[in-house]
Amino acid sequence: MPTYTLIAPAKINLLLEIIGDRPDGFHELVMVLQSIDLADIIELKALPGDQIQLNCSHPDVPLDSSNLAHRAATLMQTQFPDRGGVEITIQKHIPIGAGLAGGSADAAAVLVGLDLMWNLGLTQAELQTLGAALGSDIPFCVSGGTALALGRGEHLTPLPDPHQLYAVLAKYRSLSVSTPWAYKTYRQKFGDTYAKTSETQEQRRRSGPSVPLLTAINHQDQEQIPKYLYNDLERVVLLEHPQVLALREKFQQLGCLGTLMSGSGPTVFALMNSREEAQLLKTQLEVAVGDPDLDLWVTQFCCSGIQLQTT
Ligand SMILES: C[C@@](CO)(OP(=O)(O)O)[C@H](O)COP(=O)(O)OP(=O)(O)OC[C@H]1O[C@@H](n2ccc(N)nc2=O)[C@H](O)[C@@H]1O
Ligand SMILES: Nc1ncnc2c1ncn2[C@@H]1O[C@H](COP(=O)(O)OP(=O)(O)O)[C@@H](O)[C@H]1O
Repeated sequence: MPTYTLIAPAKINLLLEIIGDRPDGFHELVMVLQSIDLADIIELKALPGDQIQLNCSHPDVPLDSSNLAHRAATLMQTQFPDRGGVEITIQKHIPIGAGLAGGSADAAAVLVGLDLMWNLGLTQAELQTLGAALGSDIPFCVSGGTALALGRGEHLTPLPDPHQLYAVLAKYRSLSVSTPWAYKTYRQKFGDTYAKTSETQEQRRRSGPSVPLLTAINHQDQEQIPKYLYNDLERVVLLEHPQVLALREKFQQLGCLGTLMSGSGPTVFALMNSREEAQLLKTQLEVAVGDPDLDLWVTQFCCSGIQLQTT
């Protein structure tokens, strides 16, 4: 029986604007999502019966049915019965609860991998529809690259890839942020500012901070892109976690093209033009903060979602 090994890249949010409430209780969003080359590696092996067995290199990742990769396998078995079981092994490189969609990337890899293993011939759009039932970021993780994401994050339009940019990531190892908490707190604080009707929501989408960012991306203008980074969730997460705000300020002081918190945080990233500059910034931040709890990565923008690893 062959083993399928998949590369599951993390994402950063170049933009996250909260427009209003949705009838399903989620938030109506405008996001610009970008894949980066920090990735989990997912190995799939066929098992007899309908067993789903999960292994993970990181002790804090749940191995039961609360794991998104496990949930993706269950969903595939429900949709395509009698195809068999699967052993899923996750080599975790994406930090957990970091705003980098690690769990979503793992789930997307299981969807793509089981489609291959079971020879189902599903289209990317069909895999994304399955993924949307499990989590808002999963459809993007399937296709990756650079995309505009609307709705609760599942309506995707591919964008030109600003592939020359590098992102230095900074995250305190012991700090994670719960996505439901971030959205709930945002609603409590700013719910009265939400656009209420579909007309006002559309108006806000057309006049908000995504407009200059999308113009810069569509013109492949690498100088302008970092100037228009934007994330509404910073308004709650940076207030709750001043040490994350301090990281963002430090990046700014040291000099970068632009800096932002990704998703619901607490990872903060800074954009640079070359690997050498990014490496230097990483070293400077490490020295300036001097905290062994701080993890840092140099990553590059990448143009793909889930990929089969060829040996
Ligand atoms: C914030 C973002 C930005 O990319 O990513 P992360 O920081 O989690 O990586 C996403 O919006 C997170 O997407 P994802 O992590 O897939 O969230 P889901 O599992 O679908 O939802 C988790 C919870 O977040 C809230 N939620 C999520 C998406 C959305 N459009 N509105 C919401 O209100 C809901 O409370 C939901 O129960
Ligand atoms: N495959 C997985 N990898 C990591 N975390 C997972 C996974 N499946 C479920 N989780 C749970 O989801 C939570 C959020 O994880 P993650 O996807 O890494 O963060 P974020 O939503 O901030 O991008 C974690 O606290 C963890 O308990």
